[in-house]
Amino acid sequence: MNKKQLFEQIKSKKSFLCVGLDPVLENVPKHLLKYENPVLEFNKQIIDATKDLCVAYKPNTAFYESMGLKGWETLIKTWQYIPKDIFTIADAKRGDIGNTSAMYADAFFNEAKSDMSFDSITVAPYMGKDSVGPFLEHKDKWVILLALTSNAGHSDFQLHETPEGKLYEEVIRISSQWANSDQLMYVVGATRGSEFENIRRLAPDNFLLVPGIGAQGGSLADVCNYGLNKECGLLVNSARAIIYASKGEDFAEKAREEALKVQTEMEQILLSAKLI
Ligand SMILES: O=c1ccn([C@@H]2O[C@H](COP(=O)(O)O)[C@@H](O)[C@H]2O)c(=O)[nH]1
Repeated sequence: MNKKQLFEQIKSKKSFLCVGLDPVLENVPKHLLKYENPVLEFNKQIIDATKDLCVAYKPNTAFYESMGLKGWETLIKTWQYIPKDIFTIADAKRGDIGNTSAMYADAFFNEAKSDMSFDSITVAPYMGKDSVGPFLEHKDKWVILLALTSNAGHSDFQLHETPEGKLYEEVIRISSQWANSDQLMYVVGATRGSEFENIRRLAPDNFLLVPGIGAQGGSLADVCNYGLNKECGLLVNSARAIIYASKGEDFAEKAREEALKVQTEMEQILLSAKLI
């Protein structure tokens, strides 16, 4: 999906919500345990309940890798179940020496080899251009580079002052020479609301993947204050606050209610910004 198509989806759904599909077997409602694959059934029901309210799904691969072979199969079947007009993000945070990155890229982009072809993957930037390049060689796919993350440890490295500015600023400045905003997004935590003005100065046209509203307490209003651009430019993720809104038989209904609350707030924001 290209940038224009993504913006069209945002306008038509009046939403820039990304639902995080981070399932944990222990949290799956008990009545689903009768299914051969309870986690897959959980994901399917969450997708059915939210697909008209969101423009993206982001399975974090850790939640699937932790289940071994079954988990990998669940990830593939979850990707296959997501409607094709919805943007997909493999939150895998990969990146290695070039020939290894090429294998990671195949794992998430090359359906003929791996049975999955996500629209995008999250990548750690710290091994540099030759580690990110193999992902960018897939011209119809997106790389989402970690810039300023939502966790407390973001300050350990990302805020370090370099002669050129903070380290995360350098990540954005240097990587924007590797690809343009048609192929490169950045991860910026919703908990970093005050930094969005600065980030938009460095990356005016790039989409930002913004985790951290909901369970982590980030503010959607703060993010949008400076984060919006002329094509919206934001995919705001929420996982636990939506998928675990209830752990009972009504989990899908409650997930929809939570997603609808976020979508309704997003619609108001898009209207105020005259983007819809
Ligand atoms: O800076 C980051 C980068 C990635 N994440 C991931 O996003 C989701 C957030 O889930 P919630 O349940 O809504 O907190 C999860 O997959 C994280 O690994 C992030 O939170 N912050």
